[in-house]
Amino acid sequence: MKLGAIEAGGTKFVCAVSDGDFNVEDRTQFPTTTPDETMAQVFAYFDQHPVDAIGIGSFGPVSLNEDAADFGFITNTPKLAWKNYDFLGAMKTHFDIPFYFTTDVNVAAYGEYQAGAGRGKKNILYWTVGTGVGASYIQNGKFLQGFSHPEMGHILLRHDPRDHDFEGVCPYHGDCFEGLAAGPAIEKRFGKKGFELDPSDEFWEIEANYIAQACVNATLILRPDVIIFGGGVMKQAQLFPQIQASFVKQLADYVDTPEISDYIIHVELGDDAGITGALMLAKKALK
Ligand SMILES: Nc1ncnc2c1ncn2[C@@H]1O[C@H](COP(=O)(O)OP(=O)(O)OP(=O)(O)O)[C@@H](O)[C@H]1O
Ligand SMILES: [Zn+2]
Repeated sequence: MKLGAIEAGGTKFVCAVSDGDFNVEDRTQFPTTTPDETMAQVFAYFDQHPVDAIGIGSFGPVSLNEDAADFGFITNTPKLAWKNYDFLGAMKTHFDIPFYFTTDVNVAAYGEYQAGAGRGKKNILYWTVGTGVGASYIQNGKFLQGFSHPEMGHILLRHDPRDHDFEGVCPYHGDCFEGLAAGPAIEKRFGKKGFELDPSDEFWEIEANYIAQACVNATLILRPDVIIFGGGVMKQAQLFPQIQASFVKQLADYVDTPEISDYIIHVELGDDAGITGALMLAKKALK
């Protein structure tokens, strides 16, 4: 059995092939340009490396409502060439095999759930804080989804008093979670990237406050077994104790959670999570 994976990001596509036990046998990546150009490379890759099923994690928003005419489309993306692009349809036209189609965040979360920091847990909340903020909730092996996938990266938070004047950078909401805390928001405040700030800078306390608020809200709504964070900004290891302390203070013992050091944690698979998860979902699509 051969399994295929596509991690379709806003800046690059990664394609990979594994055996039935998810041992990656080949992998390639190329920049995300126009749909025609990029998909031609995807088709060529899987023509050369035939597989029995493909798991796809796409940048979004994507339509995941199986009853809707636009199921499998990239919908309202700021990447205009991809707006309303029928990603799954294009794949189905070219390959007569089963597909599992979901968000890029969901495939990474699934990788962490099965083989990374969420191993052994039933219900995980996964956040990525990078260029944007993405989230995925997996409950008993299934992605939480209603009309479509959740967009918890855009929840509304209270301003930290020390950050009162910052209006945020989300093109839709200004000062939502992503607008306040993702990489570009840090860059807007300081005129330099997050990794150029000193780890002891007071700003990280502010960042931790926002991330902790998101964890409080999510804890109250979802009561996960664990909250897992990945993405470029979360490479700042000092954030974890700061988030944990802020979370404990803000939740104020209102509800029980697992031990805090086991509750708000860093990803384990990192950059491999997406491909791992997509391969596992490809196998699921075969059944
Ligand atoms: N060590 C670091 N500390 C702080 N910020 C960082 C660090 N490394 C990367 N970043 C910031 O994270 C962002 C990139 O995030 P990431 O590496 O997760 O890539 P991405 O795939 O573009 O993000 P997304 O998943 O949102 O599409 C940039 O804004 C960058 O400045
Ligand atoms: Zn927003």
